[in-house]
Amino acid sequence: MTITTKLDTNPDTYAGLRPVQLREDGRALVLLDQRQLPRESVWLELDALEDIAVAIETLTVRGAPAIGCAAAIGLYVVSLGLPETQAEFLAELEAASARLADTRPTAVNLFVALDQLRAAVQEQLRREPEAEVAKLREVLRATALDHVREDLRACLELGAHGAAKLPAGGILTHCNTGALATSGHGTALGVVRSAWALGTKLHVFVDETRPLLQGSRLTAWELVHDGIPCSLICDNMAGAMLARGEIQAAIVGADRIARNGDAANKIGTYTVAVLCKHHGVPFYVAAPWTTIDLSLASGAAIPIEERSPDEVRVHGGALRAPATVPVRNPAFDVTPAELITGIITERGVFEPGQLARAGR
Ligand SMILES: CSC[C@H]1O[C@H](OP(=O)(O)O)[C@H](O)[C@@H]1O
Repeated sequence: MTITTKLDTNPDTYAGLRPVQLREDGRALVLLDQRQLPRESVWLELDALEDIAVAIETLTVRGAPAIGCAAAIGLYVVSLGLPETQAEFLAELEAASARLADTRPTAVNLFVALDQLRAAVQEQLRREPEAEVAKLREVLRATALDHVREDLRACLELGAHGAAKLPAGGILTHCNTGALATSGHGTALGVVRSAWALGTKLHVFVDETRPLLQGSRLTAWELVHDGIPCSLICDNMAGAMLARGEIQAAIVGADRIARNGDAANKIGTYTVAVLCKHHGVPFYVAAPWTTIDLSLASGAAIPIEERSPDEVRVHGGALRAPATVPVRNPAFDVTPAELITGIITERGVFEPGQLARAGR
């Protein structure tokens, strides 16, 4: 195994999986359909607004940064089919942006991406009020591709920062925070990848992550593909693994982090954090700065997506509960800052309470 002394953080030399792409002819959003993994790799090419919106809503593409990247490229692709007169183009562009914003409420990266595209068009119009629609489309394309490149750079950089923090031994993960959840490399799983590349002797304990199994379907798929040692566990086994002393740290992603360091992430993350606190094991959150929402004072203000009851009742296509049993299905929970050892970003590793100062 090659021992890497320095990690390559250049997004232009990244050779790993990129689940969200602009097709070579620039006219379609290309997505790896994550609903089909790990059974098969199916790539979709989408150019219609409703298809792109539904792909986000159905977790065909998922993961906070990946959702932002898909919305950015998707909005540019949709703009190609909008009217050629500036007023109509802008009106329909805003309507398309609103539709994408209405897909999933928790991952702030979605709104960061859409705001970046809107701001870029408005800046172009400020400089050139009569700008042709073709010019506005070019601004959208450049901004979308820059958003994707910047996300990949952030993941590679935070991977390097986090690798220095991750101990050898058992590392507990929850949900999927790998290349599939981002523009490549990953956030929490990107830290694992970077630490492994530096020679850290680690073994990942992969929470399967009910109800949609992003851990068993996606994280295990990524780790097996990369040859990184791992063991898949049911979510209800994490406590026992910690009690046995088999876990030396936990690392998770985030969908939105508030100014005080409270972090929203996949449902079950709060449980992992409480278990880590009880067992005196460090609990890290890894996320690009685009996931940090300094406009929110605390996690209490983070919108939590409630998803379909059948995601809980039905498993593997078969009903696993009475069809009429009432269900709660919040897709995320909030881990309070006091349970978080450090927040790993491309700007470095912060204590939760340091974010507000760092963000100025
Ligand atoms: C790298 S952030 C990934 C983040 O998104 C996941 O949610 P979902 O699969 O519903 O999009 C989960 O919260 C992960 O931590």
